[in-house]
Amino acid sequence: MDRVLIEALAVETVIGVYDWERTIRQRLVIDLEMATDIRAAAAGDDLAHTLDYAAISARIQAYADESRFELVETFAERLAVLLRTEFSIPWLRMTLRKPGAVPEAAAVGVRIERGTLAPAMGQLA
Ligand SMILES: Nc1nc2c(c(=O)[nH]1)N=C([C@H](O)[C@@H](O)CO)CN2
Repeated sequence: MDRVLIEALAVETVIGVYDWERTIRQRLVIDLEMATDIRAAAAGDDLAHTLDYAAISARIQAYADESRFELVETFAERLAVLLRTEFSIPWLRMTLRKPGAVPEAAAVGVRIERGTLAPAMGQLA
């Protein structure tokens, strides 16, 4: 199955469990793989037939601007639901990193996969 990609999208949001984290904005870095069949878009050279990575990136930025979660898990889970609903994404894999949260690590975070490839595969028939 084809994938539309967004890699290393940096956003600023209120995120963290500690008191000091509730008063600042911190950077999260998001990688996103989204299943879709790109052949119709390619055949017609038409953005309307694929997942618009610019529109999706803008939606993620808006979501981060408004979010105030404690856990990266909550940020990721709710974002996955939102994106799948608003953009009709049958399957996605999201990696969300919080650089600097553990100084000894390059980054920490979560990776989730949601949905099924079956509906996207069905588009091939
Ligand atoms: N699995 C998680 N562990 C931790 C999280 C989290 O969101 N998920 N958050 C923190 C703190 O907010 C930390 O990032 C502050 O440096 C600790 N562990």
